[in-house]
Amino acid sequence: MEASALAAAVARVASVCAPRSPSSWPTARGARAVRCNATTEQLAVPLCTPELGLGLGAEMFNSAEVVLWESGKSVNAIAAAQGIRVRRRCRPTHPSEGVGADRAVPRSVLEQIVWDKEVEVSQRKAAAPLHRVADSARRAPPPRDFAAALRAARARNAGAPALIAEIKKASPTRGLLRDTFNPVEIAQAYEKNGAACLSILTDEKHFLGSFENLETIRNSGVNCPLLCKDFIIDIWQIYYAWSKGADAILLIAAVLPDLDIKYMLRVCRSLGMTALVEVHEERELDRVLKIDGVELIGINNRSLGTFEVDTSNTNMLLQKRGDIIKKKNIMVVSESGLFTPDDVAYVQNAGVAAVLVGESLLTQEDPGRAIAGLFGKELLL
Ligand SMILES: O=C(O)c1ccccc1NCC(=O)[C@H](O)[C@H](O)COP(=O)(O)O
Repeated sequence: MEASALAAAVARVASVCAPRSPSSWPTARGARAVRCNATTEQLAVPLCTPELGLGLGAEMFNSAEVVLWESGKSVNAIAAAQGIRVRRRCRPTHPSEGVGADRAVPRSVLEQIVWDKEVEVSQRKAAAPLHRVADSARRAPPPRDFAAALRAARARNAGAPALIAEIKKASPTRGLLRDTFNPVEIAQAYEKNGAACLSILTDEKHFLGSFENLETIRNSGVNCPLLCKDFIIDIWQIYYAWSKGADAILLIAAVLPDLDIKYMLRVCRSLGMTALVEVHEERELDRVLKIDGVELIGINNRSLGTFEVDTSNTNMLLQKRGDIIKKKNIMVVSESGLFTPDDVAYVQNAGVAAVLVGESLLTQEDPGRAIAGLFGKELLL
């Protein structure tokens, strides 16, 4: 496709994607959910609202993607073609996709989480539209450099992986992790004991997290950069996380098609935020390695399909793709299921720059002190 044809195609997308008013549709359970047009809306934001000043436009799409978009395929069909098993419910449907029975029941916990997130985000957006969130975000302190904090911590600790210490009250697989839960106290204890960055769960329904926790920790004087750990499916969430003090966000390749990841990375960069792009499988890693501008890849040892945790997943993927990761100067974070100094040493030897750890710290009485237990030594500040 020639440049002029591409520009025309993008202009056509822009002209058809003016924000639409949400309407209600009945769900299988008889509840009311809000129907949204996530894809058209996501594309509409940068193309149709230049007042946000993002400068995003035609150049971010390659011609193949525009052709795909224009071919009329549903986003679920595009996602499925990329190996993504999670379907979006609120996305525009294509007549060939079928409706009803098979789309009414989530096929996995992750799909349920994403469907719940679609409803949550559309409700939050109705209460606080993007331009308002962007305005308040501009008044928030600028994001801090998440990746630089990881690099500095690793250098301080003779190459031991930097720690991203997680704050979550509960998880779908483990249920309630602590009886007493004071997020600011935990954040301060993590920082005092050498964590480079913190990961704050903001999903309420499945992790008992909140944006209030994120904001309170940011305002508490904790200096570690903060990852907003949520299920991002919409650009609005990135702005919202920014407005609540996040320095970084998580993008999950098992949920987001390539075009969304590219677009969201671009938005992150324009806001000065960092994206941790999470993969679990080789196919997801290969997709992400083809995307320019990825600085941080998280290898999740937990399958979000089966919830099985296996730390050798980090090793296996790095054995296969370590060379290209090194060539691209990407830092790798090993996520989930790390409990002992041997676990940390194992993923360190596999080549990771950082580890993301929740459960093994949070289930101990003093999560701060638990850091030395996890690494087999005190981390230097
Ligand atoms: O942890 C879960 O049960 C879970 C369920 C569904 C989606 C994501 C889930 N966890 C997210 C994570 O990957 C972890 O919070 C993170 O990597 C820390 O893992 P851990 O040290 O094992 O708590």
